[in-house]
Order: sequence, then C-alpha cells, then structure tokens
Amino acid sequence: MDPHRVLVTYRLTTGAQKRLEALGYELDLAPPGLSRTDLLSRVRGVHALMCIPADRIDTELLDTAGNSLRVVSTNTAGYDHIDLAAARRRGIMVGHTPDAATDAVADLAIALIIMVLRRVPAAVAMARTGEWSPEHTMLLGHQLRDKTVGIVGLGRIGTAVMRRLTGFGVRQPLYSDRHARPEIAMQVGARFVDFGTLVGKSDIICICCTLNDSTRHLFTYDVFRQMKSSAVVINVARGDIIKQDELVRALADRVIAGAGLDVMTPEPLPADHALFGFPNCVVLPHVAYATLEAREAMCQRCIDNVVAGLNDQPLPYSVPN
Ligand SMILES: O=CC(=O)O
Repeated sequence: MDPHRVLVTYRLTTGAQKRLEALGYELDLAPPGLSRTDLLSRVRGVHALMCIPADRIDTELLDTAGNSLRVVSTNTAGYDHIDLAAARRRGIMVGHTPDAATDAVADLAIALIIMVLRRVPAAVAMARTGEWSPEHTMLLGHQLRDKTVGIVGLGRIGTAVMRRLTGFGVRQPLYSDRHARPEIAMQVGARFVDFGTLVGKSDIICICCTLNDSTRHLFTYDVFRQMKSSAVVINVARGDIIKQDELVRALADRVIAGAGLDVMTPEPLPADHALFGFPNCVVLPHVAYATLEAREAMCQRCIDNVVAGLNDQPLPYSVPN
C-alpha cells in the first residue's frame, strides 16, 4: 500500500519533525506562509492535513482535498478556522492541541495586564531615549492588589489566569461563561456573574473564551461604555471577539483606560492601523503560545492526532462535538 500523504503547513519543532519523518508517511513540509492558491494545490489527495489558523479549512478546501482526506489536525487549541460541520459531513476527523499552551497563554495574559496597568511600553521607550528624571510622578500606573478581575470564559486558560492572579491580592475574581462552572470556580475562588455584571464591575477584563457564534463581536462600543472608565481589556483569545473598530473608538473617546491584545483582526495587523497609535494599547503579534515548551507539546499532539486518525483510531485530542 502507498504511504499516507501528510501535508504540514507550518514549521514543526526539530523533535516533532524527526518523529513525523520516522513514521513513514509521504510528507509535504510546506514553507510557512502558504498562499491560499498554494494550499489548495498542495492539499489535493492528502490523507492528513496539519494546519494553523491562517489556513481556512472550508468546503472549498475539503472538496479540493478530495475523498482521501481523513484527518485535519490543527496545531492550535482554537479551531474557529475549521468548518466543523463540513468536515463532519465528509467523515473527516478534526483534532486540535488543547492544554498544550495553557500555561504559556496564561503567563502572557498576566504580562499583558501588567504591561497595560504599568505602562511598560512607554517606560521602555522612555528608558531608551534617556529622557527621564528621577522625579516621583513619572509614568504612574496601577497595581493589581484589590482590583476586580473579570474573566470571560472559565476554560483551561481562564482558570490558569485566575490561579496566577491569586498571588497578586486581587479581589474575588468574577467570571462569565455560557453556564456556571462551580467545581473549577471553587478551586480558584471565582464568582459566576452574568456578562453585564462582569463588564460593569471589573477593573480588568480578560477575554479567554473560544470564538463562536455567541462570542463573535461580543465586545462592542456599547459594552465598552458599560465598563468603568478606568478599566482595561485584555484579549488572548481571538480578535473577532472584539468589534475592533469599536475598540478603536472607545480608546479614542477614552471610554476605557487601555487594552492589551495578543490577537486581532486581521493578523498581522497592518502597521498603520489605528490601534498602534494609542500609548495605552499594547499589541503583540499573537505570541501567547510561543514558548519552546508549549510549541513542542502542540506539535507532538498534532502528530498524535494524525497517527491515531490514519490508524482509524479515535483522535486523542479531538475537537469537542
Ligand atoms: O491561538 C492559539 C491557539 O489557539 O492555540
């Protein structure tokens, strides 16, 4: 029997690549940054596709891949770039890499909170120019103690963010979600509230939920207006959870005090985008998952899914039904 064909659209870690090469598949290790046209041409006839969010996995792609395709394995926890219903209709298994980057993302969420509250980018810029004096009113920010943090989405990442926050002396954290999660909430001492309450009461709102029809554009100008004017919003989930133009307006109108974004729309964000013009808005290039440890775990899980799927086994990290 011919070997299974596997297309990989991103750069694997050295360890993961060696493992994949040893599995005897016919590999197409595509150069990163594959155009849609190249993706469509390379996906034809493959049995497994290892992909990232830049690759839109829709009907067109699945049709182009054809009947051979058995597994789509995304190297991410999020899978909003995959048309799950279309994959299901074709009997294609879909896997992701949950929990591999939880610690990395939670660490970066804390970093973003502190960067915004303590005006770290402005401080770094000031140190570089040497234009600072030892007076005591320079770049005053806010500390975390006694602040109310609201987490939108108490999944793995939201919980990991809350665990980290307890050491900072924050007030009892709030969370909103599709439903209460009493067991997890008890572990981290969080209180379930409706979204409106969370928005109105929080000093720091950290978006950790998945992107789906109910969370797309959840944060509008109207929602920003319900926040305290001293509040900041952090997004380590997906850009489309915020109506980005309305965030720009809210920052311009000083409706909120700042934002820290690891995700945005589109990615990369054009260099002349308005969000880069606000000193109180920290924008990072979607690097929350970017630690060596997380990356290795993600690549290995992505391969685990392919190996299982091509052996007609259930995927160890299947997307939820
Ligand atoms: O964005 C990264 C992920 O979904 O893992």
